[in-house]
Amino acid sequence: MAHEQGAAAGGWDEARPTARLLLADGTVIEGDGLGAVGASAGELCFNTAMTGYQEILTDPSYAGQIITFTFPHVGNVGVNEDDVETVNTAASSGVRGVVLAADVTSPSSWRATRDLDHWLKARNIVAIAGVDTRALTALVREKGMPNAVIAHAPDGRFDDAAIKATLDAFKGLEGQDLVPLVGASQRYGWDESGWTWPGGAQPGAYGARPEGAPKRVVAIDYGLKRNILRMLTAAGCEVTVVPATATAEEILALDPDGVFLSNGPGDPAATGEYAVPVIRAVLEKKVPTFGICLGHQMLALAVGASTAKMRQGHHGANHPVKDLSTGKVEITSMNHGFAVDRDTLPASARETHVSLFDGTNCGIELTDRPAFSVQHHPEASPGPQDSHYLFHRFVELMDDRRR
Ligand SMILES: NC(=O)CC[C@H](N)C(=O)O
Repeated sequence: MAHEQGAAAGGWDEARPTARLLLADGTVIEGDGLGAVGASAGELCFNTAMTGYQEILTDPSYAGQIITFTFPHVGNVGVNEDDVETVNTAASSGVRGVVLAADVTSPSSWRATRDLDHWLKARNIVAIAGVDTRALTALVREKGMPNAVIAHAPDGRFDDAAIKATLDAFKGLEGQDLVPLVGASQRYGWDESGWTWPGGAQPGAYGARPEGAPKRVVAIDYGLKRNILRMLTAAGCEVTVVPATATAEEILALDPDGVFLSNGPGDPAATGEYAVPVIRAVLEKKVPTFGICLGHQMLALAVGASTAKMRQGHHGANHPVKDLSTGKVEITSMNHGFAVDRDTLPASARETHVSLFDGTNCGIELTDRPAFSVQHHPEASPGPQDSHYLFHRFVELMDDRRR
């Protein structure tokens, strides 16, 4: 923001700021543009993780959001082909913009295949650097996550009316079902090499499964992260991914040992309108069910609880969560802006995890069905691995049912 407005009336002016961040309350912050050129609107949140910017930027749950990184140096290790969480490559990453403190330097890592600036351009993500992200974060903490727009104009000339129109056209995340933007549209199988094939497991193809055979998991894709698939596979599951619009009949015809409800973007209540009946039908059949983040919110909605918008949300890789069954505290990775309202949980849902930052609900377990879910991201990508045990808990539930 150390820019002087350029005096020259025409042509390129080095002194002009090349990007602007406009908040809904009219605040304008100037900086250096990078990534895609143009204007892009979303809800502005902040993420406190010190590592894993590429996984964060490819997490489909960020659809409709602009991420402010509180860690000042982002981009130093460039980007690579591996640290990508998006599975559905046909869809965009979802993230609507990036706000950085320091300008991005040349990548310094043997793993880098590209620099962040060009990668953001290729993914059509607009970004602004040179911003006082501490002040911006303080503002979000105080006032909540505002709607915002980032405009990047390399010549420093901005169309104020167009920027304002972009901001006004963004209606905020409440009431928005963003799953269709990022979720799979076809059923597919996935294996640990990252290979996908259309269709996945075919109904009845395996017949009776012997003791010790991999658990057949059907994952409902609301905006699934790749590392969840890796973790499920590593825990001994064979995963078939189905679109969020798959019917309960389609899912149950695959004869799953377990159903997984994925993370995903947007307002859970909006997605719940079509997801809840499907989840209820799965629960009715007592199929072991595990949900993460949006999947957690979906499970809660399916048993009649409600979700509410949070003021600043939880986005980071150091969030302490208490497992109420064991008393243990796990440090977790988080990315959510809505939370399950514990006061609306029915008697058949027991609260299992709470956030030690603000006491919000972070997990439930049903007492009359083999189903549980957590608000945080046990796949830890990026983030600590304390919650990996939850994948084994899911496998144990499936083992119990087979017995
Ligand atoms: N990571 C997620 O699944 C996010 C869930 C939901 N979109 C929220 O913001 O609360």
